Amino acid sequence: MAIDHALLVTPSAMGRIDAAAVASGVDGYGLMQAAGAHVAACVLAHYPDIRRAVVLCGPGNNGGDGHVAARLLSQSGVPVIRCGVPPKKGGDAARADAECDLPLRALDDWHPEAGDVVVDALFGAGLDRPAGPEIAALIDRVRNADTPVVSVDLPSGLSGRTGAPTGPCFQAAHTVTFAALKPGHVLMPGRALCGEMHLCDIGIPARLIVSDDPVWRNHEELYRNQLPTMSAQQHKYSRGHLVVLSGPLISGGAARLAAMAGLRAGAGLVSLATPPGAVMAQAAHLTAIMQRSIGDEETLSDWLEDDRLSGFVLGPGFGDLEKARGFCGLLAKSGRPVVLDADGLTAFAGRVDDLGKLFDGDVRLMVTPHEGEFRRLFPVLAGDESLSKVDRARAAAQLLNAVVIYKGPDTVIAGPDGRAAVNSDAPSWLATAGSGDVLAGIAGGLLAQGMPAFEAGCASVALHGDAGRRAGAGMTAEELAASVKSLPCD
Ligand SMILES: NC(=O)C1=CN([C@@H]2O[C@H](COP(=O)(O)OP(=O)(O)OC[C@H]3O[C@@H](n4cnc5c(N)ncnc54)[C@H](O)[C@@H]3O)[C@@H](O)[C@H]2O)[C@@H](O)CC1
Ligand SMILES: Nc1ncnc2c1ncn2[C@@H]1O[C@H](COP(=O)(O)OP(=O)(O)O)[C@@H](O)[C@H]1O
Ligand SMILES: [K+]
Repeated sequence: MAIDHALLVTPSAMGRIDAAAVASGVDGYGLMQAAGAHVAACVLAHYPDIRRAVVLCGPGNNGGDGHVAARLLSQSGVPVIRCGVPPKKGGDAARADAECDLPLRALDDWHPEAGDVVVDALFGAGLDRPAGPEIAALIDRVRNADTPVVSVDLPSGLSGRTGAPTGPCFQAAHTVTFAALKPGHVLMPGRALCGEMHLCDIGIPARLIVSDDPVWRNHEELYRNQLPTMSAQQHKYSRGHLVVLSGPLISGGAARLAAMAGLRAGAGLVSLATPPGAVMAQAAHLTAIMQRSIGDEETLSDWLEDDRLSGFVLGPGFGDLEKARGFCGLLAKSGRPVVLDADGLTAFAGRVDDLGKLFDGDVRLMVTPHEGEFRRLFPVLAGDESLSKVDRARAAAQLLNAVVIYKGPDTVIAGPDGRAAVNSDAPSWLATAGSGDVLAGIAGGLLAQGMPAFEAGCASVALHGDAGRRAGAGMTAEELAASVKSLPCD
């Protein structure tokens, strides 16, 4: 796929890319020079009133970048204190250290002053254990003094693989990284610990930026070719008929939000399947969305004989968990795509094996858990701290033979074949009641139009974010649903 800029590269894959660059003739020391220069430029650009740079250098190549940045900042006229541990002999970091004529002081040999900026070049990709007490004390000192931190590659203490701190960790104002983002830059809390991200080219050829375990930033090129298209030959039935299974009288709004979003995502027709007691209440709210009274499995089975029904959303405001399981079984048997959300997911807490068995074969189940629902369904995965959110979503996708949209500020979309994407640019005001129902409806609308599940997952999350941006801060879920457009913003 020609979207290297959207590839997320784990620290170990980055190490291999680095080695491949050097093996192909790229000067490794030149890479370090370029990295250090970007860091110095970031400091100068963002802190024009800097009084002193405190450059903290670790023992590896991250520290090497720090030695280069210290030299360049000093040459630019900024007073610099260089602190750290001497680098291992013989490597690029040792050469960078030797070329910097500022004394290398002990890590604690300085006192914060107004106008300081800390350059954190202690550990990057090579962090392999929690930072010890000396680093913890340093991090505390910087935090207590409120000194801004510019981190090199990653805030020291943050895992670039998982996005979780391995122990004490800097809170950066800016993080300068090289060649490709790592998962830890976009997964929470890593994204927040990085502050503003700067992805810089240091001269590693693009053809070498590959991974045998690719994870992508959610990006239009992942799904654009599979988006439903419009043509003059189409009629409403050829654009798919989405059915949203509605709950009882008291909680019908959630299904309406999903239905409206599904219609706006391009499904030709959308119907609510409503329990008889709630039909009149729903009817009072519906215009373009149609309705069918469906009270039990028998009436649903009869309706499923209509093979124009092409996709289903089950869960928002549904209520009755036993009924949800029964309905889900029928929908699974019908062979058509299903989005399970909210109560549709909770219905299978402690029964994920049953759910996986219902949907074997082609991938046509999509589940959209938020953190709490994910924990309920997959307590073992959720409790395993060695796993990243991407690892968890992938494992869940395999267990269910489903596309998993694991929601949050760092929504992960994963398929059972291992494909995975992270969406980290959705506006935070999506965190409002009913917003997840809208997402489930968009996904249902795209699946009902025949879009393959992984691509539909990526597109749904992107369209949801676009709708949020269009609706603006302070929006309600009604406004979000009304802002969905079936093609992404330019
Ligand atoms: N990937 C690339 O293409 C480039 C990488 N560069 C830099 O190189 C860095 C990676 O360098 P390294 O692999 O040397 O790794 P690091 O410099 O991140 O750290 C490695 C050293 O730190 C020690 N260490 C790890 N965790 C520790 C802890 N908690 N407490 C104490 N010591 C600890 C290790 O034992 C090792 O000696 C990147 O983060 C980046 O800053 C740049 O020089 C430019 C090129
Ligand atoms: N801080 C945030 N930034 C961006 N998106 C968020 C944030 N918090 C939640 N979201 C998104 O908002 C939606 C909320 O869904 P959900 O938790 O199911 O809410 P509800 O059940 O009220 O509809 C999800 O798509 C989630 O990814
Ligand atoms: K660092």
